[in-house]
Amino acid sequence: MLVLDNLNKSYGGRAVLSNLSHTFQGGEFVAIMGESGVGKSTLLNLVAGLDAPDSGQVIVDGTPMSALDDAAATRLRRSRMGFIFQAFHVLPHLSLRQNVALPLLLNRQPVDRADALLAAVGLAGRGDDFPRQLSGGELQRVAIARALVHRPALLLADEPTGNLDPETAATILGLLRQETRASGAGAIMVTHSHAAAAMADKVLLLTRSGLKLA
Ligand SMILES: Nc1ncnc2c1ncn2[C@@H]1O[C@H](COP(=O)(O)OP(=O)(O)OP(=O)(O)O)[C@@H](O)[C@H]1O
Repeated sequence: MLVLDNLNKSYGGRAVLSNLSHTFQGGEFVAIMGESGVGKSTLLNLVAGLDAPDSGQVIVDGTPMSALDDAAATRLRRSRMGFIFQAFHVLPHLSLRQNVALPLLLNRQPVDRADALLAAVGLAGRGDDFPRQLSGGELQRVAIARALVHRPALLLADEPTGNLDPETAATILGLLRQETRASGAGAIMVTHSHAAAAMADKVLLLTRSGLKLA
């Protein structure tokens, strides 16, 4: 379970998120929509720990992230979360297989699931390729395979299908649903796509006054 408790975040004196509170149940696949600039990515960044709130708490399974030191927070994110963020590029000097296996290595798990995940995102047999040999949409699919490979309890996705054609997007969204259901994982997906949002258990709209059911 993930609790956002009275989060506030400003940039340069301009409030982006104000007194934002919400509880996400474990295993829930939630889409967050809202107009451009309203703070959807900011919200995801706070949950991911890429940015810190000015005040308020992000509480993961009862533990306030601010109560953890950097090493403990990193361990928790690494083991419990999967990330599909546009800014999270795959690492150029690692093969696709090594990129996808990274969360397994970091969590000291067997790396043999990496090839299965590459196959699941339509990149079977490409494990020895390097990121420079891939298109933007293929790179996005590597990022998706990497986000799912260690069966995270919570998947955080920022426009996960933004670079994909509608058919591939539908396949990838199906995979996200299937993987999260199979492992009982929750997901928070920021998207402008109504087709993507339609796959979610619940669609929330972020506005200046907070998160509410769409
Ligand atoms: N690191 C930052 N420094 C300064 N301003 C920022 C930073 N990150 C976000 N902002 C500002 O915060 C506001 C919210 O940005 P955010 O990216 O969260 O919006 P969004 O709802 O995800 O938008 P979009 O749908 O266009 O991606 C924007 O006005 C943006 O300029």
